[in-house]
Amino acid sequence: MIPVPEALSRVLALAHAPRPEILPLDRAADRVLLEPATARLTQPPFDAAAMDGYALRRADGDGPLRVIGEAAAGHPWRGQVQPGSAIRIFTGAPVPEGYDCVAMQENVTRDGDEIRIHTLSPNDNIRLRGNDFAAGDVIAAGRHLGAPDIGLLAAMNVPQVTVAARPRVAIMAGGDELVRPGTDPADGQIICSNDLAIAALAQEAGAEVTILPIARDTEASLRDNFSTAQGSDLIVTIGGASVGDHDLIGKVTGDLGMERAFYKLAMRPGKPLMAGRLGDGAMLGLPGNPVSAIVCGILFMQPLIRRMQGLPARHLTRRARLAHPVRAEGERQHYLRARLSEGDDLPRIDPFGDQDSARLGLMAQADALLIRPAGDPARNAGDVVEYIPLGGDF
Ligand SMILES: Nc1nc2c(c(=O)[nH]1)N[C@H]1C(S)=C(S)[C@@H](COP(=O)(O)OP(=O)(O)OC[C@H]3O[C@@H](n4cnc5c(N)ncnc54)[C@H](O)[C@@H]3O)O[C@H]1N2
Ligand code: MOO
Repeated sequence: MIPVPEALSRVLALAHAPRPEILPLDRAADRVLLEPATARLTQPPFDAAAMDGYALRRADGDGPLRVIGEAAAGHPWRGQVQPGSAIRIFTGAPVPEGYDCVAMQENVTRDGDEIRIHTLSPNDNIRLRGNDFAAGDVIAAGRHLGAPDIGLLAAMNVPQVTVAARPRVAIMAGGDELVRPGTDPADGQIICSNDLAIAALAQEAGAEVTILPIARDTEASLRDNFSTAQGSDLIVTIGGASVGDHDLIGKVTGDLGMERAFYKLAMRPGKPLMAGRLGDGAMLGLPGNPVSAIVCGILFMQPLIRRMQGLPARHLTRRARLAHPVRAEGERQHYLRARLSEGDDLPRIDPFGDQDSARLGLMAQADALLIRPAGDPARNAGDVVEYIPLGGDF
C-alpha cells in the first residue's frame, strides 16, 4: 500500500501533454488557452462618448453654445470644431476632434439649436482610445477561459483560439449483477450507478466521455470493452478491482500489457485503486463500492483529467473545526463524508456517523471530505482539521 500523495503523483505522471485544438470562440468557453492570443486592434479604437449628451469645449464655459452637428455610434461627425459650438452626441460615438468633454443631456437645457449647461461635471465622460486594451496586448497561455475572456477575445478581433482538447475518457462498469437504470432488476441484480456518477465527475473536470457497455465478469467481455476503448486518453474501470474470484480487472489489464503505476494505497475508502499506462493512454481502476468509486474519482480521476488540459490538478484543502470528537485512525488516510455549517472563526465540520462505502444517499448529502491522516490520534470537538470541499475547488 502506498501513501495517498505518492499515489496522486504517480497518477498525474500518467497525463499526456495537453493536445491542441483550434476552436471558434462560441465553442471555446471553459477551455484552457494553449497558445497566447494577441489583440489585433486597440479598444476603444477612438476617443468615445461615455454618455448621451453634448460634446463641447471646456474653454467655452456654460454656453450658450450652438449645436452644429450630431455624432452617433457608428456615425461619426466629420466637421471642423468651432468656438462656442457643441455636437449632439450619443454613447459610443467618436468624440469629434477639438471637443474635450461630454455634458450629460440631463445637465443641459436645449432651445432650438442653442444649449445651456447647468452643471459641467469634472468627469469628461470620454473613454480614451486604448483605455481597455491596445493592439499587441496578449492573453497568456494557460488561461482557463471564462465568459469575460471570450468577450475580450472577440473584442480583440481574435475569432478562434488554440485550446486544450477535452481528454477522451472511456468509462467501463463491470459486474454480472448490474443492469441499466430504467430496467427491472431480476433476482440478485442491482442498478448500475457508478459509471454514470463517474461520467458526471469526468465531464465536470472537462472530459469528453464515452460510457461503454456494462462488462460481464468474464475475461472475454472485459477484453471486448478494452478494445472498444482503444484510442482513449484515459480508460476508467469501476469494480472488479479487489481480490475476489470475479475481480478480473488486474488480470485482464496485465494480459493486455498494462504498465502498472501502483495497485492498492493506504486510503479509506478506495484501497483497491489501480493505475497505470495501457497502450498510449492512462488507465484507472476504481473500486466498485459506489462511494469508494466517487471518492477515488474526485481525488485521482478529476486531477488527472485536469492535468491533461494544463489545469491545476491538486485539490485545495481548507480548515474547519470538528463538530464532535472522532476516534483515532488506523494505517490508511481516511476521507470521511461530512457536512459543513457556519462556525465562529472557521466552519464547523460534522462527519457522518456511518461511513459505509456503499451508502450513496449519504455521499449525496455530504458537502465535504474530512481528511484524517493515517495514524491520526483521537481528536476533540473544536480541533482544527482539513477538508476538501465537494463541488470542485482546485
Ligand atoms: N477479501 C477482501 N474483500 C474486499 C476487500 C479486501 O481488501 N479484501 N476490499 C473491499 C473494498 S475496500 C472494496 S472498495 C471492494 C471493492 O471491490 P471491487 O472493486 O472488486 O468491486 P466489486 O466487487 O465489483 O463491487 C463492490 C460492490 O459495489 C457494487 N457495484 C459494483 N459496480 C457497481 C456499479 N457500476 N453500480 C453500482 N454498484 C456497483 C457491487 O455490486 C458490490 O456490492 O471490495 C471489498 N472486498
Ligand atoms: O475502498 Mo473500500 O474502498 O474501503 O469500500
